[in-house]
Amino acid sequence: MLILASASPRRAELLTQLQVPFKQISVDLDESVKSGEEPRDYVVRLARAKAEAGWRQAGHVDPVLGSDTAVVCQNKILGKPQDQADFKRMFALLSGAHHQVMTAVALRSDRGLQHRLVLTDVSFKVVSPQEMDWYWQTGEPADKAGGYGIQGLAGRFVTRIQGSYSAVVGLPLYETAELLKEQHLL
Ligand SMILES: Cc1cn([C@H]2C[C@H](O)[C@@H](COP(=O)(O)OP(=O)(O)OP(=O)(O)O)O2)c(=O)[nH]c1=O
Repeated sequence: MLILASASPRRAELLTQLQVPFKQISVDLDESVKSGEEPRDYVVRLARAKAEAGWRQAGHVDPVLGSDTAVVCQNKILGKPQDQADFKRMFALLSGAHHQVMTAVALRSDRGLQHRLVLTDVSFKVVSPQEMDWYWQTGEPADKAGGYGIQGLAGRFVTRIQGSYSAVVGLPLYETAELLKEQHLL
C-alpha cells in the first residue's frame, strides 16, 4: 500500500482526493537550510529526503510519498513561526505584497526517486496589526509555513493566487497524480 511520509493532516486529506488507498507514517528529519541554498533547492531536497526516509523506515517495499512546502518572500524562506513576534515579522513581509509558495512532492519506490516542484504566486491584502493579533490568537498560524493557512481563516487575506491551490495547502494534486501514474500506482 502507498505510504504518505508526513505528519500533516492536511496532506493526508488532500491525498484522499486522489482515491488511492494509503497509510501515513511520520519521519524525523533535520529541516535546517544549508548556507547559500536556494529556496527551490531546499524544498526539493526535503521532499526527496522525506520520501527516502519513509522508504527506508518502512522496509524498502511500499512506495512512499514525501512533500515539503516553503513560503518565500524576497528570496527568504519563512518557516513556521517560533512565537507571536516572529509571526508578526513574517506578516509584515506578506501584508500588501506578493510572495511565492514552493511545494515539492517526491515519490520513492523500487523504480527510483522522482519529484515535481510547483511554484504558486500568492497576493495578500494589507493586514492591520489588529488583524495580525487576532489571527495569531486563533492558533491557526503556529504549525504552518509562512504562518498562515489559505484553506482556513487566512483565506480572507488572499486577494489573488496564480498556480496550484492544493500545492499551497501542502500537496500538489495534479503533479502527485502524474508521479503516481508514471509508476503505475494510479
Ligand atoms: C502556506 C500554507 C502552508 N500550510 C501548511 C502545509 C504544511 O503542512 C505546512 C508546511 O510545513 P512542512 O514542513 O512542509 O510540513 P509539515 O511539517 O506540516 O508536515 P510533514 O513534514 O510531516 O509532511 O504548512 C497550510 O496548511 N496552508 C497554507 O496556506
